[in-house]
Amino acid sequence: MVSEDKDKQPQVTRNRNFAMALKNALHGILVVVLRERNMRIHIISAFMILLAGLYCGLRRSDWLWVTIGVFLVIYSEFLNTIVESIVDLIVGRRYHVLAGLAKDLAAGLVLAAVGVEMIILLIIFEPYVYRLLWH
Ligand SMILES: Nc1ncnc2c1ncn2[C@@H]1O[C@H](COP(=O)(O)OP(=O)(O)OP(=O)(O)O)[C@@H](O)[C@H]1O
Repeated sequence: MVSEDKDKQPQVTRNRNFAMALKNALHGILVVVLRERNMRIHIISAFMILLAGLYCGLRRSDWLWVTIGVFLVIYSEFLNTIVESIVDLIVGRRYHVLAGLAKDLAAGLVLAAVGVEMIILLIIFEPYVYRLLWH
């Protein structure tokens, strides 16, 4: 009985094995997708980019750049969510100018990543779109 109750306690110790680490990592991905509307937008965009790439018949080297661009945005959204969670943990609902700055910086990182992704997509897709329109 005692050990059963102990098992139900929230985990605050290190992962004991790879399966636990994997389960917690997948939980992190699930939470960011469910909690962050922007992450869902990035994932839908990534899916549309995938379809556009298949339609255009991108070369292998093009796919590498597209993958880097898409991942950059998703990576930065993860960082943004991590910063928000830590800031909220520390300050809660209280106002603090540094809490606001940290969140603004994290949001700025996502915006910058989206900008880089747009540049990569323009460079990669431009010749394919040009060919589709004029040939
Ligand atoms: N505790 C706080 N103290 C000061 N300013 C805050 C605080 N919490 C949030 N803010 C300000 O409000 C903005 C929005 O806060 P919120 O927590 O919704 O950020 P957000 O979750 O980054 O938005 P999004 O989910 O769209 O990325 C922040 O960018 C920051 O300027």
